[in-house]
Amino acid sequence: MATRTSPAKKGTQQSRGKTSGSTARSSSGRSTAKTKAIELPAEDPLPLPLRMVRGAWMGVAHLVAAGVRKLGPNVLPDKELRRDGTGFFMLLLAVLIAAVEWWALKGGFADVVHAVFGGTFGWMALLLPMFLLVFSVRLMRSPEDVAGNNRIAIGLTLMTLSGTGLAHVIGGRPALSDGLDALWAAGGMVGFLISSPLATITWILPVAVYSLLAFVSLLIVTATPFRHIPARLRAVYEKLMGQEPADRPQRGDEHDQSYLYGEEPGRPKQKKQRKRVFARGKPAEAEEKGDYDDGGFYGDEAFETPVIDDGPETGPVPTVPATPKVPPGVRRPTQSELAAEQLKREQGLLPEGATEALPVLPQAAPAVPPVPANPVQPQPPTTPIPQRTEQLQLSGDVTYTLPPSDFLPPGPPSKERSEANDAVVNALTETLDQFKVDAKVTGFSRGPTVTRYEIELSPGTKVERVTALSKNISYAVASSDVRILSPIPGKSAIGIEIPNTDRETVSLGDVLRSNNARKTEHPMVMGVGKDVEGGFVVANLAKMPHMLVAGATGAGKSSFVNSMITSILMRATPDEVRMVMVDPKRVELTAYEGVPHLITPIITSPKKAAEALQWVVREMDTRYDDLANFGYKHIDDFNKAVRNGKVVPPEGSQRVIKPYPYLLVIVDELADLMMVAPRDVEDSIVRITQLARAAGIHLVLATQRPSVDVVTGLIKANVPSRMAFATSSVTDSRVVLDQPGAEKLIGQGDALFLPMGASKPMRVQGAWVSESEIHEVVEHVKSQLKADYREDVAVEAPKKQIDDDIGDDLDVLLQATELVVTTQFGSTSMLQRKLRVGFAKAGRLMDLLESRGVVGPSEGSKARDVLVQPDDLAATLAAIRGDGPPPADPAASAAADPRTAALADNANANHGFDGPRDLVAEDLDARPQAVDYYDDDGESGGEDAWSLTGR
Ligand SMILES: Nc1ncnc2c1ncn2[C@@H]1O[C@H](COP(=O)(O)OP(=O)(O)OP(=O)(O)O)[C@@H](O)[C@H]1O
Repeated sequence: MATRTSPAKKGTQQSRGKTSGSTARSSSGRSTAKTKAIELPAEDPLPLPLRMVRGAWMGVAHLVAAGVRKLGPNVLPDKELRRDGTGFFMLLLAVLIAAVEWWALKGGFADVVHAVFGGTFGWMALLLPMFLLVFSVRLMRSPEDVAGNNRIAIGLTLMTLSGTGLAHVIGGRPALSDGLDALWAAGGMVGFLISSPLATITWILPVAVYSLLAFVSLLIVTATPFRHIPARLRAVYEKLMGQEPADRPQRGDEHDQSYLYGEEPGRPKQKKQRKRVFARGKPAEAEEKGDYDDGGFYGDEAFETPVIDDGPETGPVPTVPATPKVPPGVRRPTQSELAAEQLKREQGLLPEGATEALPVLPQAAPAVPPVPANPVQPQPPTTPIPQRTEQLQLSGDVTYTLPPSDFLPPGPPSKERSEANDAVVNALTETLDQFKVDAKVTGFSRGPTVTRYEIELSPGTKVERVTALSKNISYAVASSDVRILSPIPGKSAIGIEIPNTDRETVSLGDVLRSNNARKTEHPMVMGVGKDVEGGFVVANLAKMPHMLVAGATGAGKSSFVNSMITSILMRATPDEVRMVMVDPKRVELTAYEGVPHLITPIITSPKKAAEALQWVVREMDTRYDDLANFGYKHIDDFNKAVRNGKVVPPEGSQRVIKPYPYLLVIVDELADLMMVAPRDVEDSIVRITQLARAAGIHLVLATQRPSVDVVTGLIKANVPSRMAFATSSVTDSRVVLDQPGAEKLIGQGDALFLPMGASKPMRVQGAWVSESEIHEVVEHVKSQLKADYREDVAVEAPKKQIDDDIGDDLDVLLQATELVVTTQFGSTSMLQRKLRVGFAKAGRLMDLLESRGVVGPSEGSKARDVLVQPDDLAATLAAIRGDGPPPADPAASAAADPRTAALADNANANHGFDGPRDLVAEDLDARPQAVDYYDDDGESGGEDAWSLTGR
């Protein structure tokens, strides 16, 4: 189930000159995705000298601001939103006032400064540098938080005014006749003006009014609503005393948790949202016990999909206001009108779903105002997620708090449009003109990695005229990674996906705080990323139910696996989800060592991993036994019954029945496992994937080598969900997705996501979580609970069994094997010479080698054939030592299982993707090819295709 909160829905269709026109024809829901009209940036009107001064000022400002941003947690606001110039100005002003008022600098200019600020604000001039400093740092570090900055500016201004009012009274209420010096020594001119009218009645009045105002201004600056004052004070007290915030409301206590959210006054929206998260159609009891209501969680559902999408809402979820399509003569509502409308809706003044009538413009006014250049999409909901506290059952009386959501900071706000988009629109329009194709670029929707440009054809123009231009389009936009979508699903338009030259990072925190992630408290929900329309994609791993993650090295698999594990750590307690991590590369998952969700230490040895998979099979069987004995079909039903006390052990049994946690098994490099024990690993995986869903066991298999010897037909058939990052060849893409496309991805988290049941992959930019964020989450989790490893997972290596006929000759036999295999020369006299043994012993060794399939039978005086290749030497030695299954007949086994040899070949040749690919075709299974492939000439293999330009 994946959530797509499409800010896309705020589609903005605009028209301008030749590119005007509307996508009115495209009427389906998805087709209303945001599309922007085209507006070229205006020329800078400033003369050159002024531009140079501005440039120099901004240069220094950026430098200083960059330093300020490095103080504390590193932040990187979007370039286009930065207010470094203003921030720097305020910083300089703060230093100047401080120099004069604090350090009593005297003389010419200093006197002027004192006259201006001391004269205006009196004593308050002493506090001004601090106010200015706070505000300038805020402008440099968080310029995108316009609302927050405005609030702080208002609060500080009010504080300054009330301060001068108070200072005027405390300073003896001087009159104008007392002279300017007397005013300066009190509240300055401002204090005199605002305080003296009240002070003429009684001094108490201004003191009361301005004290109250000062207090209110403090609340405004700190964003504290009145009713949260006690909680805030308590939190401050706890912090000062170094106490744990133990007496905070627990999960399920809905009465007042808003202090956790830094909620702003007059914003009921977030409260509504939280209520919904806590109490969405769910009895409090079920909530306490961890029964997750995600709309039919127990058992299977009709049309079930792992992707949590927008679907019908059952409660008010704060959404980015949708921009309705506007008829001619009616102007588009402004952002402030939309915000006001949203507020009214939240306050119940406007029914849910209704929109206010838009004001009609006088006829002379332009139909549609131009879109400002580079509008910035308001950041999607980033209100923190309520912190959940659990009483753990598996681990005794431990109270466990999930990591607070602010451990994962918000990413930069996403852009709806940038100069890069305008340039591409121009290039596309020119290309269409040059080739005399009667079609128009009507808009685009921008995602974090790629932008999809929409082209509408005039009646009578063939779709092929555009798709045939794929190479020319690539040339015009100077990008080899152009994909043509014809048509855009649900729209009569051709989509051209072109990578953004200014890509955006998708923060995992934003994905997990999106509305759709909040729709469910299911612990197996992970943040996947953002789609091409900028909608968040969230998926439920329990419904996948198993996933294959593949892509070339550096394409973003490990980052995806990190996002997945961090999502689980953020949302699930160790009672809810346990994990087995297999990391043959040894470096990818070490950050998670010791988290209490692990059932066994991170497994790095491929051989142990194969054993752990066998343990998973045993665990699955145990769970199935319980399901069968107690008469349940799914582990969720079983757990629910256990929690409700309906599962009673048979009489005489000492067993304490506890709910089973979900078990997530993550294998970070499947190829390494398949090299060691292809048949065992494949058998275990197939068995787990076929049956484990009902047992709450889910597999995620990642590999950078999606060739058929690793991702075998059997594995593929049983792992229905796929996440393909950039692959190095179309063949690999076919292995992962059963269709081309992944080879055209641009790497670094750009992926095609094909959840179970979907016919077409969804292009997403994977969520990103930094190492420091992971570290913080892991530390929080580990500080509460120690990992409690199960001892039966790491099975002891079976005792070595040295065959009787080898007896004491094991060492010399191993030497003989090595000699024969490395030289590929099966001669008894060579053994005699090299091993310094007699003829009889050399003959015996040769017989032993023959019996173990290392050499062929004797051929008289000729040397024997050597049947084992040097690549297989390690396995053969292990078999002789009794460490593994003996290769009874290597030739036969190689024939039976060509994967071993092919794997070794590939491994030796290259750990990347350039190895032989001829193994692939035969193994492509018969998944329906929903998406066709255009070849370079633009000829379609069928309708409805991604068209791919040559790389
Ligand atoms: N979702 C993402 N957002 C932004 N950058 C990303 C994302 N995913 C990956 N990257 C970038 O790509 C680099 C490589 O990613 P990653 O290590 O996940 O690749 P990989 O496929 O696991 O490679 P390997 O198989 O070699 O381990 C990262 O260091 C990061 O810079």
